[in-house]
Amino acid sequence: MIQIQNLRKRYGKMEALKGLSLEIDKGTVFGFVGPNGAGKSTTMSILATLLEPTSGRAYVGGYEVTKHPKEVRKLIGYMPDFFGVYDNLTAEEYLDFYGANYDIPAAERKQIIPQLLELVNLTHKRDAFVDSLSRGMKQRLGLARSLVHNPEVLILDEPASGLDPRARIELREILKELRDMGKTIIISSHILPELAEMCDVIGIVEEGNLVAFGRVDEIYSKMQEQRVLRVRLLDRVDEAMTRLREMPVITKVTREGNWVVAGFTGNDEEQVELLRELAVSGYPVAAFNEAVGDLEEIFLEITKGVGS
Ligand SMILES: Nc1ncnc2c1ncn2[C@@H]1O[C@H](COP(=O)(O)OP(=O)(O)OP(=O)(O)O)[C@@H](O)[C@H]1O
Repeated sequence: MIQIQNLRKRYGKMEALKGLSLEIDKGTVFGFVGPNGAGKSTTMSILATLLEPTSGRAYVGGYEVTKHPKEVRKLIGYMPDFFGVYDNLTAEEYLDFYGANYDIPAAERKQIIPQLLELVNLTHKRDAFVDSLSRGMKQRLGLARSLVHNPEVLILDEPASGLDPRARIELREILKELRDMGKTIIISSHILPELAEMCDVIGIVEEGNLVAFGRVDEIYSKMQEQRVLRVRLLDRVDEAMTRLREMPVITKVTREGNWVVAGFTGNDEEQVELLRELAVSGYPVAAFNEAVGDLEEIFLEITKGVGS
């Protein structure tokens, strides 16, 4: 549904995108994650036809964004990270205004708008002024706005930022419904766990480069690859370190007092085998445990030193 090929964007001397490439299949919820300034908004604005890339190409539904912006705009609904609201309008009038902007006939708008308000749980706020809505409600209204022309693709720039946990859960539920409707969704955040729970596929961007890409479960198994084992020995610590270094499932081995800390690439069975081996060889193992990094740690690990 979306192809990005070697996309570059310069702002003066500053290169915000340095040859970004990725593909997103139809019906996927894609999480675009990276620290502030990584280039997420720049990429999304290019996809939304609001910004021209310096070089490279981006396609939405087969249409190149700079050559066929009109077709692309029909296909996408875009919610920027900051969007102006028309405070003297009610929620219903606000959506009606945007519907009219898309040349949707009044009779059709009358039908669609209640459905959209229902979808984003704002039916009860239909006649409320936009400025009286909470941040989470405004965010949901913005989401409804991006849906007025029933686009196939949704591009949501940091939709969960500033939302409390309850509002985030509501947003997640709405995204699930949209996914069930077959929409392709791109959603950005600088908080990885927040995206992991909403997305099928994640791309991590850092300083204009894609540094990781894959299904959430693949990212989790990458996390498994980065297991760290900690073994406390009563003595023969150096010998045990030498023995561990010989094992193919062990990467780096370091010592912290009587603890040996070892990078481990094996699975659970291999971990059992490793412990058995140490015990059978007579090493006095007093404690054995595993430190598994959470997604946030992996994110920091993956993006560490990139671009520097
Ligand atoms: N209009 C602009 N003029 C100059 N530099 C810009 C402009 N827009 C963005 N940048 C710079 O480009 C880089 C990428 O910005 P971008 O907004 O795409 O990042 P982001 O990943 O979306 O970050 P954030 O989460 O803070 O929105 C940043 O260094 C930013 O300062």
